[in-house]
Amino acid sequence: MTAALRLTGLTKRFGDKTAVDGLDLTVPAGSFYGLVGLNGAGKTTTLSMAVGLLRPDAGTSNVFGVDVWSDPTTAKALLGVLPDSLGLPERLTGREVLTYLGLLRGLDKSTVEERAAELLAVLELDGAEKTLVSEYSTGMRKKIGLAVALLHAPKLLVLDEPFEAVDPVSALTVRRILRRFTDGGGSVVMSSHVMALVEQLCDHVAVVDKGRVPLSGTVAEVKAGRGLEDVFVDLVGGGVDGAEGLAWLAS
Ligand SMILES: Nc1ncnc2c1ncn2[C@@H]1O[C@H](COP(=O)(O)OP(=O)(O)OP(=O)(O)O)[C@@H](O)[C@H]1O
Repeated sequence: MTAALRLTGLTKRFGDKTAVDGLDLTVPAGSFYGLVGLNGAGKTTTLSMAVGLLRPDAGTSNVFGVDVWSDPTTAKALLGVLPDSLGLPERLTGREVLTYLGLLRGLDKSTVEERAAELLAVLELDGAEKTLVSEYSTGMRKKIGLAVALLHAPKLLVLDEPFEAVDPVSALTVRRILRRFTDGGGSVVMSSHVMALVEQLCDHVAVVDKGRVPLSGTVAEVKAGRGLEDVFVDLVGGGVDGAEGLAWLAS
């Protein structure tokens, strides 16, 4: 079966630092895949290379069998991306952003208008109809970013920390949207630091550590009867005692 996303030998160096180190990952079509890892583990760098935003030093990224770096136009039509730091046209309102990007992606005007109105309503951004994106809160930016990613009805969503800074009510809405997307046959890859969320939402999970994937599989396989957080901390936590030092704090 064709994978929704197949990363092979992905490598990225920044000077002396190897951020991603020959990383392999296969995301089955129709799966909801979680990427977890410590700060600096290489998740954002991996996802950026996977979707064509950052050129790898080595390795390949295939979306439904299409090479992202040799055929970016075909690959990007299949992809919806919520990057880590989203550059948006700041002097436009949310609706204008969706209209602008929808037309750029080749959707016809009435489809863009219809989808934009629906996305803004579902994500509760329609109240901010006249608000410029430059005035959006961090959570609102995440939501408009998600709307941008969904607009052209992609087959694979790649989301970098989609729930970061999103309020609990909006988070529930986003979860419902993502579930509906996978129920309809879509595939999702998302990075997250929230283990409970990954356990609830995802059917597959990969642990990223020092630019590699030491453990991956279905959530049940990776957990092996334990909590995901325990498995994760045992694998990459290194037994750090956060209470050491800082004696001056109690004085
Ligand atoms: N543009 C860059 N220049 C230099 N180093 C970078 C750059 N981008 C990332 N790095 C380094 O690469 C490593 C991986 O970073 P990355 O952002 O991919 O990690 P992450 O797993 O997404 O972390 P977090 O969970 O904190 O978002 C880190 O050591 C980071 O400092």
